[in-house]
Amino acid sequence: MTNYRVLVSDPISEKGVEALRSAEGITVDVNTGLSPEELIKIIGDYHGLVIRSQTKVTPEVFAAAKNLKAIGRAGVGVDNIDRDAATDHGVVVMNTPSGNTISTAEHAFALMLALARNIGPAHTSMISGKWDRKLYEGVEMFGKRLAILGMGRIGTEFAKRAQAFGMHVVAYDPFLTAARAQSLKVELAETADKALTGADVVTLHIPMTPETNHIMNKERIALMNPGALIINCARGGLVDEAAAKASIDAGHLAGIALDVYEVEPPPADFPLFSAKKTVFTPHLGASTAEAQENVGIEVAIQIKDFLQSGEIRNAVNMPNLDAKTLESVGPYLDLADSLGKLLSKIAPAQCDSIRVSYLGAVSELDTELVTRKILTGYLAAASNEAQVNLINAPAVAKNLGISVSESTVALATNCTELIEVSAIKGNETTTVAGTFFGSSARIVHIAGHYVETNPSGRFLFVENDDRPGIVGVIGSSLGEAGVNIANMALSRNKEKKTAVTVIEVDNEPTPELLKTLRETPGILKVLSFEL
Ligand SMILES: NC(=O)c1ccc[n+]([C@@H]2O[C@H](COP(=O)([O-])OP(=O)(O)OC[C@H]3O[C@@H](n4cnc5c(N)ncnc54)[C@H](O)[C@@H]3O)[C@@H](O)[C@H]2O)c1
Ligand SMILES: O=C(O)[C@H](O)COP(=O)(O)O
Repeated sequence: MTNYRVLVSDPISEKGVEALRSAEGITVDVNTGLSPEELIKIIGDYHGLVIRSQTKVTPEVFAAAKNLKAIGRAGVGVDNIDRDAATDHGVVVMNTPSGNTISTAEHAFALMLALARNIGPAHTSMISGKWDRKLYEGVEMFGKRLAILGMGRIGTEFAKRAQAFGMHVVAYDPFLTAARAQSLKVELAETADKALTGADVVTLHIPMTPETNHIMNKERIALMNPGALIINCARGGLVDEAAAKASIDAGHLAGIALDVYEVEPPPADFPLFSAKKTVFTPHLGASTAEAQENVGIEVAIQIKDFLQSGEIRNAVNMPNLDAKTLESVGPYLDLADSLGKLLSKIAPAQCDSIRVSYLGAVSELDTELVTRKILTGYLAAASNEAQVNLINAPAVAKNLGISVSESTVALATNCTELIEVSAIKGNETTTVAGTFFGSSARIVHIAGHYVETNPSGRFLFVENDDRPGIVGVIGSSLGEAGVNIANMALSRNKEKKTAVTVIEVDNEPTPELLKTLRETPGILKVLSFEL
């Protein structure tokens, strides 16, 4: 069994590390607090990387990560990983989306209550010997209008808790349907602006993307009621910190509670440190024993399963390929790989586009995965990419200027299902197709000829004039060269007056044999390849 090396570069639970350590064929190094330079220096030795939010996986890290296959994020946010670079390098990125939901919702809720009731400053004041009841008068949350931006896992849990406190919840999320809002008993806002207008509190539960950067800007803060509170337990850049400080100073916003910051840790002179009403925690949303055990074990199992069996769960840069899907699509992936490779051998180089058609039963599968595998097979031979795989195949095709299209048809003629793949260059189209006879995968169509052959093995493909005697010459040439024929399929194209012979051979034809065949009168094309 291959020995895979996994680097754990941020602190995860001991149980998570143990789950990796006890996995067969996996060696684990825990090395936290590495500088970017130190990470770049050692990452080339590893096949797997397990991180939380501290490790930044930049394009420079990927460039040095020659053996890296998978990154596991023990947590939700993947904004510390350059996802495009991961995809280009064929590295799957998986997170553990639900293990820290409750802890983070509870932390955000704790921030809201602490801010509303001045828990932090009252505590500091008391332990300095004061008893100041007037200064720390707070506000009730009961009956207040709460805007939730982002009604995913954490936003939804926050909403349930807020409802228990008698708050009026208004939610904005581009994917929140009216039916779901109704079942959650929240008011659905059509835009973030509408959710914020007249809100007393806003809590943010959205990912950090170029679109959500500074979603809480000066204008949106101004839409909230005077005396409003902002809670951010999602990502730092979501709130324009300078605008929030200015609004507090101007007496519009009452206060802000933050667990996350545009720069982490924030500098000592962080402007909001001097604002009147604040609560700060150092990115503690997911820092509970329960959440860390959940995400630590989950990420370890995901990385182990991927390295050991190719299972992909919770991937953020490709479709999932869990054990059940793997079982159902596995045989199709093998056939797809062979079709892709075959096409690369017989089609002209540098095609403009690849067209894949799924007919019959196969059209009901997750065809995106099958198409990715066809591309993997095709590109591995047709491009100079060192490592084309399921993760980066569409990106490699795009970089090469190859457009890929996919179509599905519920019924196939003459068979129960068919995968047909064409490479198109200018006005020349080369097609191959495969199917299943029972559980046996077969290639049934090669470049205009019906043939029936195995999808894997070593092959000689011979195209010749359709006239008597040629097959005999081919057979005796192979015999004389000591090449044993395992299987042979013949097909003629009456229109073109040509025939093809696909011969599965036991051993590799020598260059001399190929030369003899190519020089045989009537033989038009000879290809030797392995699928
Ligand atoms: N502070 C912490 O320690 C901590 C812990 C866990 C998660 N988080 C962060 O919390 C955030 C939410 O996590 P989650 O598990 O709920 O994720 P999620 O994917 O379940 O939910 C995110 C929701 O945001 C919505 N969304 C995206 N763009 C939006 C926009 N412009 N406006 C409104 N909604 C938008 C999405 O549709 C989705 O429903 C993530 O950024 C995550 O990194 C922080
Ligand atoms: O996105 C997340 O899951 C949280 O921000 C948690 O980050 P952490 O793993 O660094 O605590």
